[in-house]
Order: sequence, then structure tokens, then C-alpha cells
Amino acid sequence: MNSRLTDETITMNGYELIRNQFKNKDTAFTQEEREAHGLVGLIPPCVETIEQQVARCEVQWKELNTVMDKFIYLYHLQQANETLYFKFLLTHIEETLPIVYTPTVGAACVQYSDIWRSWPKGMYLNASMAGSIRKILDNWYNEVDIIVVTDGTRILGLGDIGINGHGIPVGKLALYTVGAGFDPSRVLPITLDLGTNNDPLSPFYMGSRDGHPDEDKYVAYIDEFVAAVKDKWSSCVLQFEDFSKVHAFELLERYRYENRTFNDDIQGTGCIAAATFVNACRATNTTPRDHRFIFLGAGAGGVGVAEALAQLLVGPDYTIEQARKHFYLVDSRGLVTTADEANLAANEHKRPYARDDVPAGTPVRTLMDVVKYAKPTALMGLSTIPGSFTKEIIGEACKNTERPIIFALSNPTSKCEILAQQCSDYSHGKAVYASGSPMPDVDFEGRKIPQYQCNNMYVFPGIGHGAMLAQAKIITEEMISAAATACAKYVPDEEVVKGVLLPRLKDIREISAHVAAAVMEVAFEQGHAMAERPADLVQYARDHQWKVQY
Ligand SMILES: NC(=O)C1=CN([C@@H]2O[C@H](COP(=O)(O)OP(=O)(O)OC[C@H]3O[C@@H](n4cnc5c(N)ncnc54)[C@H](OP(=O)(O)O)[C@@H]3O)[C@@H](O)[C@H]2O)C=CC1
Ligand SMILES: CC(=O)C(=O)O
Ligand SMILES: [Mg+2]
Repeated sequence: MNSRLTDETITMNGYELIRNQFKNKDTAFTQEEREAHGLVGLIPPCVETIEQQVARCEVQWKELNTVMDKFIYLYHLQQANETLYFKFLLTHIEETLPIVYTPTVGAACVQYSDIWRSWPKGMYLNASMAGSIRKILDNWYNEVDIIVVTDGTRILGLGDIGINGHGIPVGKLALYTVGAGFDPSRVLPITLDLGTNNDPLSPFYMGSRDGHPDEDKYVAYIDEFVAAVKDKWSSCVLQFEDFSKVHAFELLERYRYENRTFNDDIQGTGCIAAATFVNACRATNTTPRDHRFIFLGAGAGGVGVAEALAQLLVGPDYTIEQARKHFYLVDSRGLVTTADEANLAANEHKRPYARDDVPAGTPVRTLMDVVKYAKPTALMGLSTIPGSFTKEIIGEACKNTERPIIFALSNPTSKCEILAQQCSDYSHGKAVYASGSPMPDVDFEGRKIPQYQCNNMYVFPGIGHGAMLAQAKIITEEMISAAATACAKYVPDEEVVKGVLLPRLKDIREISAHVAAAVMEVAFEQGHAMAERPADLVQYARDHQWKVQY
């Protein structure tokens, strides 16, 4: 539903109306509305359509010289008029998403406290609020359909940047509206400002400079937060975002069986990587079981993706243990093996992938060692180490298969394991490539090859929407894998054979409707849905997308 001016709930005077970002139409207020709401004289007299307003934004946008200027411009636009902001995003999706989201949001987060211009978007909860979180949530002004929460401890590949990470929940929620049509007045970005272990060098840093609380206090705080959210907004979806691997897996396990919640970095990333990999297999005429995978990075994203890909290999005649034998995970200590019990004890999420079959004396300390040993057909980068997929590594991978599959998923671009053009050059155009942040088209022997952004943004909006519409009590792995299948299938065979791995971003609303429908279908099948089942799930999802219009 749109937040419409004609709502009976409108009791605001004109001055309040133009300062309300959800109700404001600026020059698009009609003459009748101006007279009815005391707006006459408060805005320029011309009456414009939203298309005319967008045309003005286009001119202003073109005059902005830096990506940071564009980021700040969009933030201001959102603060002034959410409808126009989303209209501009949706009509300029390929230009604006790399600003609102990765890579520019990463640069903006690093400087968030410095570029701050009174952007009261969302909530900030800190350690001193322990014991009062439920009461503090009452300060929020509206009902909430979805919350994206971070504790700022692992923002993209930028590490523990504390309250400056707030740009990520804000950006993710913009994508929830762009992608799945969540009503922007009913979404809530939250940062839990529980300190940072890094020294925020800026004198303007707005968060706590204390280190993180001890483990017991931390978990008690998150318990209180989750319970407070459930009590205040019992039907809202709670998405955990960019929590360090120290807590990401543990918190997912702690809450997933009793709450409508998921972890985007583990499950959303696994989902989109599975969808992209399925299409890479369709494009290369291979099956998932044909592949041997090396992962650089065994954190939240790495293990989330490994588990989602491993599930693609599982079947009646193939167990998850057999599937996991296709995987070799490399972390900062080298190949993850059962010999390194200290590593596994500190990172239980790695244990299912720890190799116990490496012959004594085999060198497996570096990525190159492991590539030579395991002879991969697929390389997955979730390490935050830029340039780690070198020409030599790609050259080795090319010895094992005609078409190696290379996903360089670390964000933002400055952390990416290998750029698209490099991957094409080093593999002589043979690699099937996808990246986490957007990449320009590749020039291969004079031909322009389009690039694919394997990013959870393709699926989390639809997952959240499906869970909300079905009123799913919980969000299960089966719902997530149905979302992956729906996203992969959205690319028809005739496109996939040409190497198209993912749908076009301009179709994101329709993709999200299919993803949401797939999630709902499983929610009804598994008996987790509390809503009544609609006849046509895709149409139902479409009909419940907030329309970007006044
Ligand atoms: N495309 C997408 O949709 C998504 C992309 N990402 C991106 O993936 C990246 C990783 O995220 P996430 O998994 O959550 O981060 P984590 O911090 O959880 O994991 C990082 C992993 O990289 C390993 N690592 C660090 N340095 C090295 C090194 N020099 N050599 C080998 N391994 C190393 C770490 O090793 P150790 O375990 O030993 O510390 C750890 O296993 C980020 O850049 C993030 O933005 C994440 C989610 C979604
Ligand atoms: C995309 C995303 O969630 C990340 O890089 O953390
Ligand atoms: Mg993330």
C-alpha cells in the first residue's frame, strides 16, 4: 500500500506535510491538495508530475562529479521526498544502485561520521540502553514490516567500523523497497553500537569508542534486542547483516527456530551464489557434481556459500558428507584441515569442511599450494583480499577444465579478488565470471561481454517479502533454496546458453515477486505460514508491492 495523502489519517498542516518525507510531494501537490492542506504559498506555484521531477533530478545528477557527491545527493533526496527518491532509483537502477549500495556505500560508511548531515534514518541502540530496549523501541513512530540490523563488526570487507556501518542497513532497506516494494515508511534500519575494537580516527566519530563487551554481556544484549523487537512488532522480519563471523553463525542458530529471521551474509549470499552457480553449470553444460571448489575465505559468506553449493550436489544417492568432499576452504592460515584443532575450536562453522585427507607433507599453506593440490574447476573468493586470484592462479585453474568458474564475491570493489577484465585476460576469455560488486563490460577480442553481479541483493528483498506475506513463523533453509531456484530459473535456457548468469537488474521487481512466491510456497507446504494461502502466489506478491507513485 502506498502512503497516500488521501488517507483519513492525514491531519498534518501544510508545513508538516512538506517536511514529512513519506507524504511530501513537493511541486506535485495538486492545486486542490494545496488548498485543502494549507500548502498554498509554501511551495513554488507550478504543479509538476513525478516524471517532470525525475527529469530535474536527472539534470542535477549529471552535474555531480564524484560518487560521494551522488551518495550525499541521494541521501538528501530520500530525506526530503521518499517517493521521488524511489522513482529516481527505479528509473535509473543501474546508475544509482552502485551508489546507494556497493561499492560507494562502502566508501560512505568509512566516512559516515564525517559526511553526516543530520540524517535521522533508523535507530541506534548502545550498551547503556541495556534493560530499556523495549521501551526505547516505542520511540519509533510507525509500524514496521522489516528491520535490517547490524552491530557494525564486519561491514562489507571493511571490518569492524562500528556505528559508521549504519549506511549498510539503510542501503539494504532501500533495496527492499526498490526490489520487493516494501513500504519505505514501514522499514527500520538499526545499528547496535556496541563499541568497536578499531580506533575510529575521526574526531567526529559518533559511536562508542569502547571495545566490545564481553561475550556474556553481548549475547544477553542481543537476546534482549530480539525479544524486544518480537514484542513490539510481532510480525516483522528481522534480517541480521554484517555481523562478524565470531557471532554470525551462533546468532543465526540461536534465533532461527523461533523467529522470522535470517542472516543475509550466510543465507542470502549462499542463495544467490547457488542461483548463479546453477546457471554457470547450465552455461558450461556441467553438473554441480562435476566440480571441485576452492574457496578463499571461510567466514560467514564463505561457509554460507559452500553450504548452499554443497546442497546442489546432494541427492538420493549422494550425501552431504560426500558433497562436502568436493570443497577445499582456505582461510588466513591456509587450507582448513582437521589438523588445526585450534582454528576449528574457535570457528566451529569451518569444521564440516575441514579436510582430513591431505597426505602428510603436502604443502597447503598458500592459495597456490591448494590450487596445485586440489586442481579446482571453480574458485570462490570471499576473503576481502584484493588481487588474490592472480594471473598464475587463474592459469593453474585453466589447466583443470575448459571453462573454470570464478566468482570474486568480496565487496566493495577495492576488496575484490580479481576484476572482470583481468579474469577474462588471464583465462583468455574461458572463465565464467561473476563479482560481488558491479563491473563494467569486458572487452574480449573486440567484443563487449556483459558482467554479472552475484550479490545477495537479487534475493534478500524477495525472501523478506515472501516471509512477510506468508506470515512465516520461521525462515527455513528450504525456503532459501527455493528462492535460489526461482532466481536461477528466471533466466531462460536460450539466454543461459549465451552465458547469461543472472537476470537483468531492471527486472528486479518481477524477480522478487517470483522469489517471494517460491518462499511462500515452501512456507505453506511446510506448515510455517500463518496467512491464508492466496491462489496465485506470484500475482499476490506483485499486488503487495508498494507502488512508486503519489
Ligand atoms: N557478493 C555478496 O553478495 C556478498 C559478499 N560478501 C563479501 O565477502 C567478503 C567476506 O565476507 P565474510 O565471509 O562475511 O567475512 P568474514 O570476516 O566472515 O570472513 C573472511 C574470511 O576471509 C579469510 N581471510 C582473511 N584474510 C585472508 C588471507 N590473507 N588469506 C586467506 N583467507 C583470508 C578469513 O580467514 P580467518 O577465518 O582465518 O580469519 C575468513 O575466513 C566481504 O568482502 C563481503 O563484503 C559477503 C556477503 C555477501
Ligand atoms: C553484499 C553483502 O551483504 C556484503 O558484502 O556484506
Ligand atoms: Mg552483508
